[in-house]
Amino acid sequence: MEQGWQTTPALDNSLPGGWALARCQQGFLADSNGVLFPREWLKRQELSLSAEHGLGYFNGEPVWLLELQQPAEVMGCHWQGLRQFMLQADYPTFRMLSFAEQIGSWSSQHRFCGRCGSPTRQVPGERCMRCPGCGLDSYARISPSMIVLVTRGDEILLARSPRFVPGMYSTLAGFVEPGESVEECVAREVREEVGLEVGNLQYLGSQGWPFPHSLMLGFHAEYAAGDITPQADEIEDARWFPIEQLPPLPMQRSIARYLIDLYLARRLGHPEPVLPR
Ligand SMILES: NC(=O)c1ccc[n+]([C@@H]2O[C@H](COP(=O)([O-])OP(=O)(O)OC[C@H]3O[C@@H](n4cnc5c(N)ncnc54)[C@H](O)[C@@H]3O)[C@@H](O)[C@H]2O)c1
Ligand SMILES: [Mg+2]
Ligand SMILES: [Zn+2]
Repeated sequence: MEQGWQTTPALDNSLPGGWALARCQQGFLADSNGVLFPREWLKRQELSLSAEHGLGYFNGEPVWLLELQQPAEVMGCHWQGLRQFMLQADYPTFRMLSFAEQIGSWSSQHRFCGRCGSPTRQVPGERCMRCPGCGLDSYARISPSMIVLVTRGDEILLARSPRFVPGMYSTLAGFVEPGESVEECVAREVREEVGLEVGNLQYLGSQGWPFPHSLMLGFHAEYAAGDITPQADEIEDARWFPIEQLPPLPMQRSIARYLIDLYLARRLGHPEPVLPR
């Protein structure tokens, strides 16, 4: 039996049994045992069910998502947002909830066709919302984004967005524009956000990130030219930090942190970290 989380093709909604998550805009239903409830039991509660999606397997057991229009009152349970689970849950649970969040929000945001406005229908056996009026198919949205650690010998470039928790600095990130390669995106975002030129890009790995639906493509780049000029409104502060004097960093399971820890390990001859999965 495979441990942890495994995403599969859409499970058949007519199959009985299994486990279920309940989600609405307020987050996921949870009790002291966690977020998975016996599916048949959960469906007997008074829920404003708007869609059901078969997601995959957790510790070998099938899991469905019940997407609700409103947060239901279920005895002994509370609603909790994904950011809280990111901080508190084990990594397989966070991955399962990340996937469920993106499938749930996509299906609740595609109840009507974006082209002709007709109500859409879920295609059985697929994760697809189809318009019976004009035939438009809508799939879950994924937004490719680059994330890059820029270095200059024993110094690394870290920056702060005004949205960050106080004191924390991170690597630069940004969304890929249509028609652009990820490598072009790295160069453009670094130029826009801090006014520097970079070279010697190395791709280091990826991470699906559910805030809101990014696929993070992680790079290392070396400083090539320019002086730091932070972009107004987006970047509150950006600096070269000596590797032995780093500020508070992003959380351990983020690819931002992995890029930093990997560089430190290589520079200092320590064992290399692994990207969590
Ligand atoms: N996992 C990690 O370690 C990690 C670390 C940093 C950032 N991220 C993620 O990287 C992504 C991009 O980072 P950013 O916020 O600096 O992006 P960014 O530098 O491109 O700037 C954000 C701005 O881009 C625009 N935007 C929003 N959604 C967009 C989309 N889908 N496509 C194009 N433009 C869009 C908005 O104007 C927004 O204010 C975010 O999803 C963020 O959560 C992940
Ligand atoms: Mg950015
Ligand atoms: Zn349509």
